[in-house]
Amino acid sequence: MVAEVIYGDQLAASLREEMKEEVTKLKASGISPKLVVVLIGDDPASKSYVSGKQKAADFIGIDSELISLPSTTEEKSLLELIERLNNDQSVHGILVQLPLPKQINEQAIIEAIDPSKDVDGFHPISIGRMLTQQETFLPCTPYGIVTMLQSKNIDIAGKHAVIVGRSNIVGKPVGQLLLNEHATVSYCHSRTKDLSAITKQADILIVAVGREKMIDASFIKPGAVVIDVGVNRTNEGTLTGDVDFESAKAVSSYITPVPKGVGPMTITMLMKNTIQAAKAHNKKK
Ligand SMILES: NC(=O)C1=CN([C@@H]2O[C@H](COP(=O)(O)OP(=O)(O)OC[C@H]3O[C@@H](n4cnc5c(N)ncnc54)[C@H](OP(=O)(O)O)[C@@H]3O)[C@@H](O)[C@H]2O)C=CC1
Ligand SMILES: Nc1nc(=O)c2c([nH]1)NC[C@@H]1CN(c3ccc(C(=O)N[C@@H](CCC(=O)O)C(=O)O)cc3)C=[N+]21
Repeated sequence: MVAEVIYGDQLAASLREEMKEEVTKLKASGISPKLVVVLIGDDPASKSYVSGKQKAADFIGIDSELISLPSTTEEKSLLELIERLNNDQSVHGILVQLPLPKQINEQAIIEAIDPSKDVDGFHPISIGRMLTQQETFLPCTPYGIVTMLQSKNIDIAGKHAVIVGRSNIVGKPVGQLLLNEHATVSYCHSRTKDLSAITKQADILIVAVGREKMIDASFIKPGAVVIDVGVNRTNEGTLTGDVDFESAKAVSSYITPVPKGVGPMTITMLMKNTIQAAKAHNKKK
């Protein structure tokens, strides 16, 4: 079997067209969605994602403001900034780019963001609401992955989804979203014994580790759907996933590439959440 490639960039482009129309209408009715991105330090990878977010926002017509602060920023001044943004009625979404420098407690920052502006879906309230299937902001990468599966009419209910990686921003929440869609879910991580024995049981295999080409065909059940979340910069300066694409493509039924796979969908779902935040803000008034 040779897999069909799920191009996240193409799906992202069509969703962004729809959002552009929606934002045009919202603006005509007096609602102007606005996202503020806070970037601390000058990590090149973070800068590149942030510029991807700005580009998407510009295309859709979402106002986006980038606040860049030095890597020496203290936790207290970041908390003060968040407080100001929480109180600013013109701001609908707040995103603080992770990871943060060592002197700043990441969890304290995430919890300081008003849950009604938490377009990343990282606040414990957002996570709890997702777990209990209440309306909330879904974390962008998991939301993008489920949207990609649905775009190909891939059945999730009753399927065995195996997640490799258990981070708070990708692994854990993607498993919960798939559980909400009635998958049977297994999590693997660095302490998992005999990883390939478990990944070979997957109907849907999600890989979010951050290790170049760690998953090849020998980890994959023939016909499985393979979603590669990893973004690794090679020595040659190119991007590559956690999955050995050519090897995996030969045995799977669907596969996502890197680049042009999950990454563009993450950014797109961030835009969707920002529009949702702007609409909810206006209902409250
Ligand atoms: N495309 C996109 O939109 C996004 C891409 N990413 C990319 O996804 C990747 C993962 O990111 P993130 O979740 O933040 O990463 P983290 O580093 O936070 O988590 C990595 C996870 O992989 C597990 N792990 C590490 N080594 C192994 C191993 N040998 N076998 C099995 N599991 C292992 C870790 O286990 P343990 O918990 O035991 O330490 C951990 O749970 C990165 O490449 C990142 O750049 C991230 C966010 C969005
Ligand atoms: N608060 C916060 N929210 C995040 O959503 C968040 C974060 N912090 N920290 C880092 C991770 C990583 N992440 C990516 C987003 C887009 C691409 C993406 O668009 N990648 C392109 C390539 C981009 C390039 O060329 O550099 C692609 O895969 O095709 C990748 C990774 C969001 N993250």
